[in-house]
Amino acid sequence: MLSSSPETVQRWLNYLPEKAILHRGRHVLNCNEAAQQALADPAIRQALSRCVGTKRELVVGHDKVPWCLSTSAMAPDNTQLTLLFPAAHHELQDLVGRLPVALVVHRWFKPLYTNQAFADLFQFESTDDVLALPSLRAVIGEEHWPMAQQNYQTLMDAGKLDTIQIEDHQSVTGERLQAQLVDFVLSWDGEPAVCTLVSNVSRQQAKIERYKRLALTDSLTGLGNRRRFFESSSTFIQRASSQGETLMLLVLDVDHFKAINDRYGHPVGDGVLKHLANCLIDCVDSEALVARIGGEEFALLMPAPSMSLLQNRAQEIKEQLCEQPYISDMGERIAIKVSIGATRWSSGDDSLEQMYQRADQALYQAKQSGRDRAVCQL
Ligand SMILES: Nc1nc2c(ncn2[C@@H]2O[C@H](COP(=O)(O)OP(=O)(O)OP(=O)(O)O)[C@@H](O)[C@H]2O)c(=O)[nH]1
Repeated sequence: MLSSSPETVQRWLNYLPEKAILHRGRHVLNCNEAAQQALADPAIRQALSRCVGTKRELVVGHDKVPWCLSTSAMAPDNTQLTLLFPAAHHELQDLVGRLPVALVVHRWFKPLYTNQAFADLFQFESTDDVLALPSLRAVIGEEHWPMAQQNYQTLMDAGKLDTIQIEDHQSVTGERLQAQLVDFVLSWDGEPAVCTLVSNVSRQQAKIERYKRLALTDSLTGLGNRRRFFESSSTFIQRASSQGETLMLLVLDVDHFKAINDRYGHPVGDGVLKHLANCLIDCVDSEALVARIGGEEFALLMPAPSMSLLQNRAQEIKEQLCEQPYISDMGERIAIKVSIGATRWSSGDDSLEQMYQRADQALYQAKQSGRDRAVCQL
């Protein structure tokens, strides 16, 4: 055949129904009309240089279409004939099986296909163990199961989910991981099925959580900061109102703190603030929300005693704090005096902002009337 004229070779190639290319490595000698467009794709051209001897090569073209390149050597001068077929199902599986992203194809949670990355992520011995599962329910976990069923229905109706989910999951060996899921519908053996891509985002999530914690924490005392106080207090208030409890808010400010800084130095002032934060935690129960909301200003939100006892409770906290002087590293004994403004959550339409305003006014009154006292404003 190779001794035939170029016209004969061309005609012969054009008889072939597949895309057919005669080449030596990257160097193309001839091709049929069907192959001309494929040859414009650099991925396929590059693959030709690997098509030596008799072999099959799977190539994903630049248009993302996978092709199977089947090459045979033509005696006597080792010219290669490569035929391009649309990649068959099992070849696609082979390609996908080697992808680093974990995926599982399932129909109503019965796994139909998965890859090694999925088996590895959830610590199955092999992909066969995943495929042997009657349902992915055990992998999904009971807490996500109702939402997973709902999402499946949405996927079947709409073809895609508009949300990307990040969920807490467990591997078969019990290891926890944060998984990001992307679902879409594909046709599998002629019937719709769902393909779920799973990425392990545990490390990224841990980082985000750490940054969030840092953004909401006062670095000096380790208490929540002002933002944390206002963010957490809304859930605190909702919980209290749904349980029929009532709440009290205390805003507390150290008296003449500037004088402490001026006399003992800023690091000792810092020590006083840390000491005060610890004392505050000790004198309220674990349910209370305690935060440093400004330089030497703290806020406490907690279940309230009856109206008549509010003043007593605020006074009691003030006295407990003042009973515990701060001893500096140099052994200096520093007495701490504080002023407190207190208020109570009055009714369903009261808000944290209004409460804060009342407590702040009460604190102002405490400062104005001589400091070292607790004033309540209802
Ligand atoms: N050591 C230390 N000092 C701080 C910190 N944040 C704010 N301060 C100081 O706290 C002091 C607050 O001073 P003022 O607002 O005059 O209040 P005060 O001296 O406590 O007076 P009254 O509140 O009126 O009793 C200032 O000197 C600030 O520099 C901090 O993180 N560490």
